[in-house]
Parts: sequence; structure tokens; C-alpha cells
Amino acid sequence: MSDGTTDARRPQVAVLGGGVMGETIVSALLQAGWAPEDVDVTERSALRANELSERHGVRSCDSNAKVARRADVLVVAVKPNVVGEVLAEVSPVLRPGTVVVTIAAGLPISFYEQRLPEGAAVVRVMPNTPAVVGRGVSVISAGTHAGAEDMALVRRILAATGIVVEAPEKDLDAVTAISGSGPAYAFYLIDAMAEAGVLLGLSRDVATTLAVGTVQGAATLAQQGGEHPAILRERVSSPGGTTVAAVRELDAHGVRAAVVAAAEAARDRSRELGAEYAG
Ligand SMILES: NC(=O)C1=CN([C@@H]2O[C@H](COP(=O)(O)OP(=O)(O)OC[C@H]3O[C@@H](n4cnc5c(N)ncnc54)[C@H](OP(=O)(O)O)[C@@H]3O)[C@@H](O)[C@H]2O)C=CC1
Ligand SMILES: O=C(O)[C@@H]1CCC=N1
Repeated sequence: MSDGTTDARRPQVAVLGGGVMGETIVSALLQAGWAPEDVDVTERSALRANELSERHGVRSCDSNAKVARRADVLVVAVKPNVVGEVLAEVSPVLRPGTVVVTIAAGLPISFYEQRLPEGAAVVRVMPNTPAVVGRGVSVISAGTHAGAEDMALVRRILAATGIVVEAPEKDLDAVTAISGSGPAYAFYLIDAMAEAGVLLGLSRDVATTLAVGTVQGAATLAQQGGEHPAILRERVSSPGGTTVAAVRELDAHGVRAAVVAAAEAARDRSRELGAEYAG
């Protein structure tokens, strides 16, 4: 289908599942210039559906089939265990040319292609929660029938959420372990640093401000400075100073090994989710 750049109207997008990530995608669409009337969101609970309509001005309802009928782009944003039943609802009413975008962890593109009409364009995406402030990372993989225009349209939808990177589907479990789940590791570190500050006698407010600002500054420096993180770490470490004393403790407590083990566990869980629900 066209990516809409030459269309008089933007493609009609339906987001199935208005939870944490579904709502983030709704906001991204609005920021990217979609009109609220061109965005549908579905929810199981009427209360949550109304909340989304009131907050964003978009249409909301509890019928996936109803919104799928008019969608040019269908974004599947429910939990992996619900994807099968949602596809069974929408597949019979999907129009030819509708692009199906999924953000569910673990489930392979083949899972969708087997359940959707022959030739359906599927794009698998792994976003992350900083998308809500426009600083997310999304990795996109094309399904068998997703063409360059479909991928350009998906990039356009995700543009307001942050960086978009294309990768082959075989990398998606690893991607999920690093950027999908990764914000939780960063929040874990920020929380631990803030707690340490409180232990050392700082007020909680000051400790949290220092921890958040430091992690944010370090990430910006790593991104913009163009230098390897190990070099940046060395630059903080004065000979015989405080930082080497601290990093020795991180090594002694196996923090680097723990990060690697955490990422392996996330990758393995992503594979398991695929096997569990895709069968
Ligand atoms: N959170 C994250 O950081 C990331 C999540 N993902 C993926 O995004 C997907 C959604 O995750 P997340 O937003 O965290 O989960 P949430 O539970 O916050 O959102 C899912 C939403 O879908 C609703 N829902 C359940 N069943 C249906 C249905 N049949 N039709 C319509 N809506 C339904 C749920 O309602 P109810 O609560 O009433 O069941 C809930 O509000 C998952 O597949 C996850 O793997 C991907 C990357 C990052
Ligand atoms: O925890 C999860 O399963 C989802 C996928 C990546 C981040 N959150």
C-alpha cells in the first residue's frame, strides 16, 4: 500500500490493546500528525476504553473486528497469550492491503502469516517504554509480504517514538533482551544508585535527582561522544581515586556477569513465549 505521503488522508490505524505500549503508540501517532479520527483503539474494559478516548480524543471500543474492518494499519498490542484469539477475530474481516504490525514479544512472523489471509503484510516490531517520551528504540523486521512502502509507513508511525532500526527477524529475541527489556535494567540501576545515596545520608529527592541526571548524562555522552563506553569509564577513573575503588566492587559482585545472565534469561524467555503460544 502507499505510505500515505501522497494520499489526501493519512492511513486509518487501529491499535488492538490500549495498555502501556498501545497507549504509547496512540500518542506517537498523534504526535506524528495523525488526526484523532484516524486512530482507533480497542480495549477489553469499557472503563479503560473511555479513559483512552478522553485522554487522546481517539475512537475506542471493545470490538477488534469492528475496527479491523476499516483499518489500513492494524497494530497488535496485546500480550502474547491473547494474540491468537485477537487474530481469529480480525482475520475474517481484514481488507486486502492492510498492514499488520505486531509488537508482541516472542511470537514469530510465521505465527501471524499462518492465521491471516494469504499474502497479508506483517511487520514485527520490538519497541520500548521510553517511546512515551520520544526517546524509545524500536527494531522492525519485515514479514514475507511486507514491501518497502509498508516498512516506510511503519517507520513513519514509529518516528515520533524515537530511534527506528531495521533487523532480520532472527535477531528479535536478542533485541528483546537488550532494548525491549533494557529500560528495566536501567531503572534498576537508577533505583539502586538512589537507594545507595539515601544510605550514605542524602535526602531521597536529592539522591534520585543525582541518579537520574547522572545516568541520563552518561547515556547522552555515550551516544554523542562517539567513544567506546570503556574509554568513557576510564576517563572517570582517576588513578588511586574513588571510581576505581567503586568499580572494583562492581566486578567483585559480578555485576557485568549478572547483566549478561539477565540478557540471556530475557532472550530465552522470548524464545519460550514463541514456543509456548506459537506451538
Ligand atoms: N511493556 C513493554 O515494555 C513492552 C511490551 N511489548 C509487548 O507489547 C504488548 C503489550 O504489552 P503491554 O502494553 O506492556 O501490556 P498491557 O497489559 O499494558 O496492555 C495490553 C492491553 O490489552 C488489553 N487486552 C487484553 N485482551 C484484549 C483483547 N482481546 N482485545 C483488546 N485489548 C485487549 C489489556 O486489557 P486487560 O488489562 O483488561 O486484559 C491491556 O490493556 C505485549 O505483547 C508485549 O510483549 C513490547 C515491547 C515493550
Ligand atoms: O517483559 C516483556 O515481556 C515485554 C517485552 C519486552 C519488554 N516488556
